Amino acid sequence: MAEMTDSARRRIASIANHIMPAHPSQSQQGNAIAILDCSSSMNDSFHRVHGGVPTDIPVWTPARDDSGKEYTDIIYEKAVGEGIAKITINRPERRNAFRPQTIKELMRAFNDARDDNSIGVIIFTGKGTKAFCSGGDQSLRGKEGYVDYDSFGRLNVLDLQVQIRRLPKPVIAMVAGYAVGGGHVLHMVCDLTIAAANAIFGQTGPKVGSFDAGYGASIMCRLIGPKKAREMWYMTRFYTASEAEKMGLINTVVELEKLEEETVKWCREILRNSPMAIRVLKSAVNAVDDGHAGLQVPSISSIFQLSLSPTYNNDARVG
Ligand SMILES: CC(C)(COP(=O)(O)OP(=O)(O)OC[C@H]1O[C@@H](n2cnc3c(N)ncnc32)[C@H](O)[C@@H]1OP(=O)(O)O)[C@@H](O)C(=O)NCCC(=O)NCCSC(=O)CCC(=O)c1ccccc1C(=O)O
Repeated sequence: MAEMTDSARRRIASIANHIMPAHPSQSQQGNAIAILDCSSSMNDSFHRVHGGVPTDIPVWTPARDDSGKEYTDIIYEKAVGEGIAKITINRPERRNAFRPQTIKELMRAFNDARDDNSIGVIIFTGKGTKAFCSGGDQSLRGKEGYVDYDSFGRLNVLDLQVQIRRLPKPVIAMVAGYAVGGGHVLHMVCDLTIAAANAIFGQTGPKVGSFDAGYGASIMCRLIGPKKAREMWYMTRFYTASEAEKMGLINTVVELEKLEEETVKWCREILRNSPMAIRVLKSAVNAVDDGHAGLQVPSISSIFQLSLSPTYNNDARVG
C-alpha cells in the first residue's frame, strides 16, 4: 500500500472530523486519529468499529455532585473522555425498589449531569440483572402511603419524573429484569428504553392500592394507546421484552450480555448530533403531554434569548 502524504493525512482527518464531530470532551485530534485508524488497513480498531460507532464499553469513573454528600442508594458514574453519564439504582437486594432517600440521590445526580456541559446523554439503570426497578419500597409504605418524615421525608418520585422529562439531554433507560410499578413509570418517562431479553414490564400498583394518574397514565396512553394502557393498569399483567417492543413501549431488545454495549452505542450515535437540536426536539416531542409547563423548559426560552444574540451558535451547549 502506498505511503500516505502528510497533506493527504490532514485532509482525511478533516473529513473525518466533519463526518463525526468530536464531542466537547474529546480532543479534535483524538477523534481524527480514531477515524484514521479505521481508514487504514485491517487493524484492531477497525474490528471494534461498527457502522462508524465504536462498540467498546467505556471506562466508568465515579462521579459526585457538589453537595459533598456520599451516595448510599445509587451509583453515579461518568465515562472517561466521552459525554455519557450513568446513574444506577443500587438496591439489588430489594429489586432496586426506591425509597425517599433513593429519589433524593437520583435527583442530585440527574441535576449534576444536567449541569455538566461535558455530558450529552444519561443512562439510567438498576444494579444487577434481576431488576431495573420494582417501584416504591413497600416495606416503608404505611396506611398513609410512603411517608416517613423522621428519616426520609415524603416519597418524591413524581418530582424525579418531572426532572427527567424537563432535563434538556436524552435519558436512556437501560433495563434488565423487572421494570414494574413506579419503576415501570420511570422507564416510560425516559427518552428511550433499551431492554435485555430478560426484561419484564408491568404496573403492579392497583394490587397494593397504588396508582400513578399523572405521567404513569398519560405517557403510557401516548406510547401504547388507551386500550392497551387500560389493560396494563386494570389487569396488572406482566409483559415480556419482545411483547413490550411490539407494543411500542420500548425501543429495542438485545441479549442481556450485550445490553450495556448496545446502550452505549446508541449514546455515541446521539452524541454525534447537535445537542441543541436534540434538546429542542426533546421539548417538542414532550410538549403535547407537558402543555405550557413543558414549554417553560429552559431550552425554549434560551433559544429565544440566544437567537437575539449576535453570537448565537446553533450548537451551543447551554446548561
Ligand atoms: C419485582 C418482583 C416481581 C420480583 O419478583 P422476584 O424476582 O420473585 O423477587 P422477590 O423474591 O419477590 O423479591 C426479592 C426481594 O426484594 C424485595 N422486594 C421486591 N420488590 C420490592 C419492593 N417494591 N419494595 C420492597 N421490597 C421489595 C422482596 O421483598 C424480597 O425481599 P426478601 O427480603 O428477600 O424477602 C416482585 O418482587 C414484586 O412484585 N415486587 C413488588 C412490586 C410492587 O408492588 N411495587 C410497588 C408498586 S406501587 C409503586 O411503585 C407506586 C409508587 C409510586 O411510585 C407512586 C408513583 C406515583 C404516584 C403515586 C405513587 C404511590 O405513592 O403509590
